[in-house]
Amino acid sequence: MPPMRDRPLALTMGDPAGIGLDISLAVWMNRQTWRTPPFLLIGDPAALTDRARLLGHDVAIRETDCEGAIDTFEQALPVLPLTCTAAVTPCQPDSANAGAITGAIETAVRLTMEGTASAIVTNPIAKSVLYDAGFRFPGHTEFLADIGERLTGEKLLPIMMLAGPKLMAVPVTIHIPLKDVPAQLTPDLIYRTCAITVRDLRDRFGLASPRVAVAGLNPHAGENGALGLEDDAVIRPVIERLRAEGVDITGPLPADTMFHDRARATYDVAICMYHDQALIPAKALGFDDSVNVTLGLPFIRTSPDHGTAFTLAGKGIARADSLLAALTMAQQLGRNASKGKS
Ligand SMILES: NC(=O)c1ccc[n+]([C@@H]2O[C@H](COP(=O)([O-])OP(=O)(O)OC[C@H]3O[C@@H](n4cnc5c(N)ncnc54)[C@H](O)[C@@H]3O)[C@@H](O)[C@H]2O)c1
Ligand SMILES: N[C@H](C(=O)O)[C@H](O)COP(=O)(O)O
Repeated sequence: MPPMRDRPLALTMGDPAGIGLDISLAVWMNRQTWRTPPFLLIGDPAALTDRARLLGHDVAIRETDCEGAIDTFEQALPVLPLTCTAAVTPCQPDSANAGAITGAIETAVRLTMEGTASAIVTNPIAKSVLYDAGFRFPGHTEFLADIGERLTGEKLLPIMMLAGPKLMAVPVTIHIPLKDVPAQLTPDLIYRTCAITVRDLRDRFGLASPRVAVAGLNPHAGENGALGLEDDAVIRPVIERLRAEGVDITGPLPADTMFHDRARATYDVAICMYHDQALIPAKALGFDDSVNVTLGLPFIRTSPDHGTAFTLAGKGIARADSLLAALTMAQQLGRNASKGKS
């Protein structure tokens, strides 16, 4: 197995009708000024070549495997080839390409688990396009955990964290309808989410004793039960248990007042009860530079925080900052992991 510094990041193509190909080209073309970590793109080389041509980019694209990616990266954009079933047209997603899209993700996990790639970075997928083809996972987060479980035999709880320079936020429940949130917020789920987050912030991000702030579910964290019972009955006992176990943790806090500048200075990570409670502040405070990172997996996975932005594909106006941040974070987490092992 090559040392971590000699392994490329495995970058999946995402939905090829979206901006994933545009921003992958951008981070490679600007590799010297942006200090882009070396990656191997797992995707359709014909679609990538077409997108480069459409955007007017003169880009060398070279098919290779993981072992050849690092040496290739300075001269050409390295691609581990797979073929899309249907023709790729920007802004016109096609469920017929679902197999290629998910196949790229499976390959990235395999390469990372076998130690030829250092970490996985995923370009955005459109969930509804995959659902139409029978994809049964809410998103990458749960799909990656399923692949990890199949490869390791271990039961995994994947945790979504949006991480930017101004805020790190974790939703306890992820892609479920809002009406289902209260029933899914069990003490066990909240406890395990907090515990895995603390463990990974310590072991992967190098925070010796992460300060955790937990949001309530209801307005004003329930207002002593007048505006909802979950805050005191479900969330507070978990916080007390974690505090008794030595975790630096506060809450349940009213969510409306925990994201302003002075409040954020008091904690390292916000644990939120549902998707938008975490992702609205995360994207409002750092849409261009936040990263979606999955905790609780036996490998490192990051992603830009944005989606497929279909209407921007092939137009040359999609920003690549968040993908660059995702690649840079994945490289850093890989280095931290290899230091931990030495
Ligand atoms: N990591 C992922 O795979 C991921 C993340 C979020 C959303 N999605 C999927 O993406 C699809 C579209 O979702 P959405 O419209 O809610 O979110 P989106 O992030 O694709 O777009 C939201 C808005 O931000 C703009 N935008 C997004 N990325 C941009 C970039 N790099 N540069 C400039 N502008 C950008 C878009 O044009 C749009 O106005 C959905 O199917 C969703 O499931 C996937
Ligand atoms: N919830 C994420 C977001 O809105 O940024 C996004 O849908 C990505 O989810 P996966 O990483 O699970 O695909």
